[in-house]
Amino acid sequence: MAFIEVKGITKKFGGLTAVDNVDFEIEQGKITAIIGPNGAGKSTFFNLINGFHKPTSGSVFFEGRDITKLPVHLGARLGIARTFQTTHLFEQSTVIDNVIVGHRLRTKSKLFDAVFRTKREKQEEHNAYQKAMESLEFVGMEKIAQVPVSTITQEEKKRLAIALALATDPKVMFLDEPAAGINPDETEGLAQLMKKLAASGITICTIEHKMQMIMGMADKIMVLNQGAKIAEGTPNEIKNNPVVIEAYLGGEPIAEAN
Ligand SMILES: Nc1ncnc2c1ncn2[C@@H]1O[C@H](COP(=O)(O)OP(=O)(O)OP(=O)(O)O)[C@@H](O)[C@H]1O
Repeated sequence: MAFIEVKGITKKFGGLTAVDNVDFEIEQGKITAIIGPNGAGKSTFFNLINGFHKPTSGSVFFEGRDITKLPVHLGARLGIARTFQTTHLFEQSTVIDNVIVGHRLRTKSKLFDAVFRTKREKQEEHNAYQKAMESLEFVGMEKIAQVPVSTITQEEKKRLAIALALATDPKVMFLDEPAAGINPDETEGLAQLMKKLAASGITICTIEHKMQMIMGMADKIMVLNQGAKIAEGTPNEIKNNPVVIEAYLGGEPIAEAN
C-alpha cells in the first residue's frame, strides 16, 4: 500500500484544466518535490492532495484510506499538515505562543474546560507548552521562544512556520515554496532542516522554484507542465530528461537554474 496515492486527479476551473488526470505516489519518510513552469498547476495539485481543493474527478488515498472528500480539519487529525505563508503569523505574539496555537488544534479541551480551567485544561496547557518547546528546539529556535514574532528575521519566520506544523504531530508535511525570499545560505539551512524532518520519519512534500535546493535534497521529483505530469524520478533522472529540459527551461540545462 502506498503512503499517499493520487489516482487520475483532475481539477477544472471553468473551462481551464489546471490539473489533468495525474497519477502519483508519495513514499513515506521521503522528500518529494513538485516542479514545473509558472502556471503548470503545482499549487493546485498540492492543494488537491492536502485537501484544500476538492478535485473535479479522481481520488486521493492516505495510508489506504480514501480522503478525497475529507474536510481539511479531519485530514489534520490524520496527520496531514501544511505550512502557511509567514504572513499568517501573529506578529505581536511571542514565537512560542504562535506554536501553541498550532498545537491546540489537536488537543481535546472544549470551551467548557477553557472557561472553568479544569484539570484537563491545565494539563493540556502544560502539554501544549512542552510540545511547542520541542518543536522550536527541532527547528533551532528555542532560544528566541519568548520574543515577539515582529522582531525575528524572515528566515526565522520560515522555520517558525515549520515548527507550527510540527507541533501538530504530522505524518506528512506540505511546504509551499519554503525558501522563497531568503538568501542562499539560509536556503541551505532550510534544506538541512527538511532533511532532518524526513530523517525523523516525517514525509515531506514541497513545491519550490529553487532548483539547486530541490536537486540537492529531493528523493523524488514530479514535473508538471500545463496541468499534466510529464516526468517523475530522482533528481538525476529529472535533470537529464530532455522532455523536462525542453518544457521547463526551453532547452537550458536544469542544473544551471537556481
Ligand atoms: N482558484 C482558481 N480559479 C481559477 N483559475 C485558477 C485558480 N487557481 C489556479 N488557477 C489557474 O490554474 C492554472 C494552474 O495554476 P497553479 O497556481 O496551480 O500553477 P502553479 O504551477 O502553482 O504556478 P506558479 O508557479 O506561478 O505558482 C493557472 O492557469 C491558474 O491561472
